[in-house]
Amino acid sequence: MILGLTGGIATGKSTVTGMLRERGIPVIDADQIAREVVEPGKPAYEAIVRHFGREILLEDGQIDRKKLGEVVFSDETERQKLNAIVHPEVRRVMREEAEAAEAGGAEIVFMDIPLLFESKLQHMVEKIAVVYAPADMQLARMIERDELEEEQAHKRLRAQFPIDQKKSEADFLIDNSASREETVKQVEQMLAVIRAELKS
Ligand SMILES: CC(C)(COP(=O)(O)OP(=O)(O)OC[C@H]1O[C@@H](n2cnc3c(N)ncnc32)[C@H](O)[C@@H]1O)[C@@H](O)C(=O)NCCC(=O)NCCS
Ligand SMILES: Nc1ncnc2c1ncn2[C@@H]1O[C@H](COP(=O)(O)OP(=O)(O)OP(=O)(O)O)[C@@H](O)[C@H]1O
Repeated sequence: MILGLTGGIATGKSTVTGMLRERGIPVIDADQIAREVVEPGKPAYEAIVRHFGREILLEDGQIDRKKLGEVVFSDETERQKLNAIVHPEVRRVMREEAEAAEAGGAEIVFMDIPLLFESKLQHMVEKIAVVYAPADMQLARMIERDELEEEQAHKRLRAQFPIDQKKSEADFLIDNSASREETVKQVEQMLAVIRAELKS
């Protein structure tokens, strides 16, 4: 079974995928793939430099993610442009990795896709788990983890669908607003339900 794991920015998707991996469940990470496909020399890298210019590069030629983030989270058109360059590559690699995991005998595979609903990728997965936390907690966690100003964090939050909309379309809900222990319990319950469904 291929499941999508999504949620809002900084709600705790990576925290949950860490728990899944600790339990032997393979997780395909769209954010990670999105980093790999824009490495220097890759087609998406060339397209980004052509569109955004060399001013979004670091001295060593890598993309300056902070700078590119500033541009795309302040301008919807530019963000759509970046998405149009990066997302097709990400989808291609995610499909390849899911096939490889299934060929390797995995019965449960998770795809961590932050923009699953925004990019209408529901068709890529059989069930969807949504990790959520209140918006003020998302902002606080983002500001702390990414050393952002409050306004920058708000912009990133506004670039995504509201969490309530995502929650309403979930097969599994994981509330990550309390301790990690509380979240682990919910992850284990979800896995028990999935395993029972696979047996039936
Ligand atoms: C804009 C970039 C350079 C900022 O890099 P940075 O290292 O600061 O952030 P990171 O990649 O770790 O993303 C953090 C989170 O931001 C959110 N986010 C990222 N890109 C987008 C986007 N285009 N639209 C809305 N939210 C986004 C996601 O929740 C993601 O988990 C980078 O996010 C990027 O290349 N985005 C385009 C690709 C993309 O959509 N990735 C996310 C899912 S595939
Ligand atoms: N239950 C929790 N209690 C306290 N802090 C937490 C909890 N879960 C996650 N965090 C912290 O909140 C931050 C965001 O969590 P995480 O990186 O897992 O979110 P994410 O949804 O993967 O983020 P992004 O959308 O940016 O990829 C991290 O710094 C993490 O350590």
